[in-house]
Amino acid sequence: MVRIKICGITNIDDALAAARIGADAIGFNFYPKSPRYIEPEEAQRIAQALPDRVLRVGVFVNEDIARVWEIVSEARLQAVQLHGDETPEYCAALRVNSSDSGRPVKLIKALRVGDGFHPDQIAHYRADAILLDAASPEAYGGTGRSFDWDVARRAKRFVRELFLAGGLTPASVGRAIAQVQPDWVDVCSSLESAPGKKDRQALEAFVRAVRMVEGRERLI
Ligand SMILES: O=C(O)c1ccccc1N[C@@H]1O[C@H](COP(=O)(O)O)[C@@H](O)[C@H]1O
Repeated sequence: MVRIKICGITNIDDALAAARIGADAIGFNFYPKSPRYIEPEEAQRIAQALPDRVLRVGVFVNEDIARVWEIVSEARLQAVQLHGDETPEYCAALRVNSSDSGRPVKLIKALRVGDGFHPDQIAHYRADAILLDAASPEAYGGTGRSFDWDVARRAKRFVRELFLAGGLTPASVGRAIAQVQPDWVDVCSSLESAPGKKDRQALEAFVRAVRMVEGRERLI
C-alpha cells in the first residue's frame, strides 16, 4: 500500500482535512525562506490535534543540527526531512544526536534529481528513507516540478524506503505509482489554492487517485 504525505501544512483546517481524507503523514516546513514556513509552536499546536496514526514530519534545509533537535522536541515531530545540501556526515551526526531525544525519529534524506544525480549517491547516506524530488535552480523544493520517474524506478533498489516527490498532481500520481512503485508519494504545491493553503477538492482528488491505482478506492 502506497502511503501519502501531504506537505507544507500551515493551518489546522488543512491538517485535519488531510488526516480525515486519508493522509498518512503531514509535513511542516521549518525552512524560513519557504512560503510554507510555520513556527514550531504553531506546528506543535496542529500536531497535537492530529490522530496518532498520522506521522508528523519536519522539513529542514541546511539547518543547524542543534536547532533541528530543538524544533523536533518543541513540535513533537516523529520524522525529519532534510531537503537541502546536507552531507552524509551531517546525516550521521544528526543520527548520533537523535538518541538525545529519547524516542526514535525517522530520518528522511531528500535528494534532488538533476543532471548530476546518480543513484550511487544514495548509499552514502545513513537515512531511514530517501526522498527523490526534482532539482531546480530556483528553490530547494516545493517547486511543482517533476523529473524522469524512470530514474526513481531504477534508484529504488538502492533504497530501503522511497518517497517520490516533485510536481505530483491528482492527474499524474497514478502513473507515477504504476511506474515507480514507491513506498510513499509526497505532494505539496499542486494541492494549493495559494502558497500554504490547501484546496480541499484537490486534496480529495489526490487521495482518490492514489487509492484508485491500488484498486481500492474508498469513500472520502
Ligand atoms: O515546499 C517548500 O516550500 C519547500 C521548501 C524547501 C524545501 C522543500 C520544500 N518542499 C518539499 O518539496 C517537495 C516537492 O514539492 P512539490 O509537490 O513539487 O510542490 C515536497 O517533498 C515538499 O516537502
